[in-house]
Amino acid sequence: MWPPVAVELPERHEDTPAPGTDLPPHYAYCFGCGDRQEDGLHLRASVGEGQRIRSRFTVTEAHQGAPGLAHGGLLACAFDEALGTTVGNLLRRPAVTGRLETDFLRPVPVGTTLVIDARLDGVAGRKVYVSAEGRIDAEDGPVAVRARALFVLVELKHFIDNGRAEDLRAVAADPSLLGSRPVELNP
Ligand SMILES: CCCCCCCC/C=C\CCCCCCCC(=O)SCCNC(=O)CCNC(=O)[C@H](O)C(C)(C)COP(=O)(O)OP(=O)(O)OC[C@H]1O[C@@H](n2cnc3c(N)ncnc32)[C@H](O)[C@@H]1OP(=O)(O)O
Repeated sequence: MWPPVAVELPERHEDTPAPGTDLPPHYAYCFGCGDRQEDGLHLRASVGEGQRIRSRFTVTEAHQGAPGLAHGGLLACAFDEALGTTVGNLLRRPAVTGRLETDFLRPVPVGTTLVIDARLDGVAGRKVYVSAEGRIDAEDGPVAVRARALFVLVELKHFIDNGRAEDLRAVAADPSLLGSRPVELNP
């Protein structure tokens, strides 16, 4: 059963941009979306209709597991990012991945662009349920990967208490590293 518990489906946050709007990377050094990670996934997300966020991820030579094929762990990473950005942008609250499950249905060759459609399935207290499917090269292409996840809402303190001090200092000195997120990080 999914979600596995009774949930509510909140309206998307009033600050969520209009459908079709491209979303900025949430952190410049994020392996999933950051511009400053040369071999990162460089996932790009945009707001969909209702409770949906669409992301795109192009598999490069740096992402291989077998010759010419994407590594499954990196595909899971792409879904972690796509699902996390769905939670973050629709609820506008910080959350971390508690559980992530993936079904790999087809191999994903280097050069493929995975079109990942993620949706918020519901919220139960601090638990947020999301799911996604990734299609090969087009929004109606064959499904290659399905994923679903539990994210847990946390306070900003989670990142301040657990993050490495030098990285937190870098963000405090240059808040633009955090995309458009208006946070005060001054431990
Ligand atoms: C101002 C904000 C504006 C926002 C703007 C938006 C912009 C875009 C935003 C953002 C994009 C972000 C994209 C990021 C994508 C990548 C995300 C990652 O990769 S995150 C890194 C990997 N994950 C971790 O490092 C977590 C490590 N784990 C923990 O820190 C803790 O275990 C934590 C916080 C998950 C839970 O710990 P506890 O002590 O706070 O809470 P407890 O009570 O244990 O759990 C709460 C509930 O969740 C369930 N739960 C927790 N883990 C579970 C699991 N694995 N399976 C099932 N249930 C689980 C528990 O059973 C509990 O449920 P019951 O409330 O009692 O019903």
